[in-house]
Amino acid sequence: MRYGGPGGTLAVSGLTLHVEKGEFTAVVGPSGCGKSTLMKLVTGLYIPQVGAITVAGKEVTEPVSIVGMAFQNPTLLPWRTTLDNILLPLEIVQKHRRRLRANKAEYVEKAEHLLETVGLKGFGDKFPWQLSGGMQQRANLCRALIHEPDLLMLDEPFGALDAFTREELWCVIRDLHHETDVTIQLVTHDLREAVFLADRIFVMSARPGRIIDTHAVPFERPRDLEIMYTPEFTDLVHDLRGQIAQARTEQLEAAQ
Ligand SMILES: Nc1ncnc2c1ncn2[C@@H]1O[C@H](COP(=O)(O)OP(=O)(O)OP(=O)(O)O)[C@@H](O)[C@H]1O
Repeated sequence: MRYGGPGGTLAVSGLTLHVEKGEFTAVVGPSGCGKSTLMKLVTGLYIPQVGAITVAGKEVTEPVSIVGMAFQNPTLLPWRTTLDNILLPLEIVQKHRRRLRANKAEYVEKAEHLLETVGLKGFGDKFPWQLSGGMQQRANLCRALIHEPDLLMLDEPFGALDAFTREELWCVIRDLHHETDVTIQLVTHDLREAVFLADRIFVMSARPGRIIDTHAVPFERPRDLEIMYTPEFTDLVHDLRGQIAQARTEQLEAAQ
């Protein structure tokens, strides 16, 4: 995938990965290696010049409707209440639009249930500017989930949060994955987050990004936050850190 025409930035090249239905995978790699590009390719926001992406057996040629997305910047619309922001994807995705019109109460109830799940019970009628950054992130997550996506793409969704809120939301995502058969792909710079949440972790090279290693995470589910204080957990985080540091060094050396 190259941005900006033939002379533009080659973001990812020779990037191949396969994810099973229901799997929770994470993607880590040096800054600027093409992680977000990968997410945009999978969701159909960009179409690659070379190669193909298949989601649920279908080649991606346009934005994929079975996907829920949550990115680092919540971008909630300031003139809509939190509840109306959460309902927004239903107004956009064709197959839900009619159902929403016919049975709004059912969807409102669902949105309120999601708000409760993420600890925002009673905040549906607040506007985004009346919520803290962490609360906006939680609402953002509800918006990604309202249409019950089969595939949830999370691009640094907890990046801007304090450590405690982040851990709380890790548990929300962990439980969501446990209770449903949603496939989740997470892009993160936080290696502990990747190891705590994922079944498999893909490590990307520096730009143009490709997969240089895949780690199976050996810890049983359901996982408790305490697992982060075990030597096995630390070892895996350490290995990942080493690989990313090396990819960064190689990139710096190549640039000299
Ligand atoms: N819309 C765009 N137009 C031009 N270049 C872009 C565009 N989006 C990304 N790039 C470039 O493509 C490369 C990969 O960007 P991308 O955002 O995918 O990386 P990333 O691994 O997600 O970065 P980070 O870890 O810093 O968030 C970067 O060099 C970036 O500058």
